[in-house]
Amino acid sequence: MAKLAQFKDFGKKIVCVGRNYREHAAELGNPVPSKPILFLKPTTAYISEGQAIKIPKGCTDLNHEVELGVVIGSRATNVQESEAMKYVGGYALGLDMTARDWQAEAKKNGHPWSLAKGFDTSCPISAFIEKDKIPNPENVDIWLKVNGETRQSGNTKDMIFSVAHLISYISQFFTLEPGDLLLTGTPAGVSKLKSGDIIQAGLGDVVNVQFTVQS
Ligand SMILES: CC(=O)CC(=O)C(=O)O
Ligand SMILES: [Mg+2]
Repeated sequence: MAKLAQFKDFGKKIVCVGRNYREHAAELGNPVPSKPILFLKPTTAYISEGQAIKIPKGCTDLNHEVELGVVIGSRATNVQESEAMKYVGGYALGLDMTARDWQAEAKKNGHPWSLAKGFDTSCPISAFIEKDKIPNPENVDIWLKVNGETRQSGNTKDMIFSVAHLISYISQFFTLEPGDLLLTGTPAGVSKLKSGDIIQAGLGDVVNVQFTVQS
């Protein structure tokens, strides 16, 4: 296993999991999946603290989705679930910013979610979190506030598919590389944002971030 330090500059492909919490699937009227639902964001979606989340032109319903991010530590192809955690290099807090109006339109027409999920600034991310700071990724409080008001408050124990299962499943179809980010899905409480809103989000007391929304 390569040294963790090299992953402080993570920022490779972004693999996202949808509907990994029952209550979030329910709040959007979606069925609970029997296998992971996957989509990708381009690397141009990343922003870090100090950069603003931009409401994409024409979007009328920008939503926040706070998620546990897993940073891949070594190349993973077709790995067994029992071995999968060895491929974790560390963690990050990620926001899967979503143009919900565009996503609804895409869903209605059977189109992909790339625009709704992959626009510039759609992946605000914390600094890299060393792997040993999160000894059990299946039991981490995850929360998000907008202008000081709690909107999302969950725990990763409620994920339908575990981190190990996700890595194993994804790696059957495409290779995960060092520096890739896996966003593991959002708990319930997603809501609409407007220009000027201040988002604060965190993973337990391990990390917290703040981002401003701009039109
Ligand atoms: C309905 C969604 O946007 C799926 C998703 O991204 C999630 O985190 O769940
Ligand atoms: Mg999401």
